Amino acid sequence: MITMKDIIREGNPTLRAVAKEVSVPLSDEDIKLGKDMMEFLKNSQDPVKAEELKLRGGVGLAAPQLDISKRIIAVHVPNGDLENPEPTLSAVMYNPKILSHSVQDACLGEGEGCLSVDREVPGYVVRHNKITLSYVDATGEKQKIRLKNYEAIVVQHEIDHLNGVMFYDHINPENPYALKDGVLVIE
Ligand SMILES: CC(C)(C)[C@H](NC(=O)Nc1cc(F)cc(F)c1)C(=O)N(CC(=O)NO)CC1CCCC1
Ligand SMILES: [Zn+2]
Repeated sequence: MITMKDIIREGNPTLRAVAKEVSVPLSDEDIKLGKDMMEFLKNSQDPVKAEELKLRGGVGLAAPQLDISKRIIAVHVPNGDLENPEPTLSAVMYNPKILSHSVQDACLGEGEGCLSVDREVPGYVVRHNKITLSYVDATGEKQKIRLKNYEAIVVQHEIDHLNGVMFYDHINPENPYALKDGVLVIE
């Protein structure tokens, strides 16, 4: 079972490497890894398990954060409405690829953090508001989906990890809260 000790932190060169595509059909090893990554996210969002295992509440995780330089991500985005247990997006994605994106950009009003970054880095992280994404799912099927707003941001954050990009690489060093006209701020 994955816990925080398995997550590498900034300074580990694997976070700056470009991860390798996984072969399809998926190996049992890659299928198990995807399951373990999803289990970590679910555990991290379970108040009892998160407390027991001392987990930071996570919405996404990329294999390089486990020191495994493979193009695998897991995302588990809870529904904003806590009454509704259905997550808005829950998937393990193999070889995810952004096929196209909106002209419209967006950022989280709160900025971003990272499970591999043990410090606050303030500032807007400007990303695409909408993306069209292809990936291979845990059953080996090719999927093509469209995402927008928070779900699109989470997936872009995770795909960045596959390319050795950290969220703060996108922050304007001169003015971390500078925004070009028309960027959607997502609260
Ligand atoms: C770094 C951390 C603050 C833990 C961040 N969580 C988060 O932003 N909020 C959150 C946590 C929950 F459990 C449930 C929920 F709906 C919201 C996160 O998981 N990530 C994932 C990560 O580090 N992946 O590598 C960072 C987010 C910043 C923007 C997108 C992902
Ligand atoms: Zn991260």
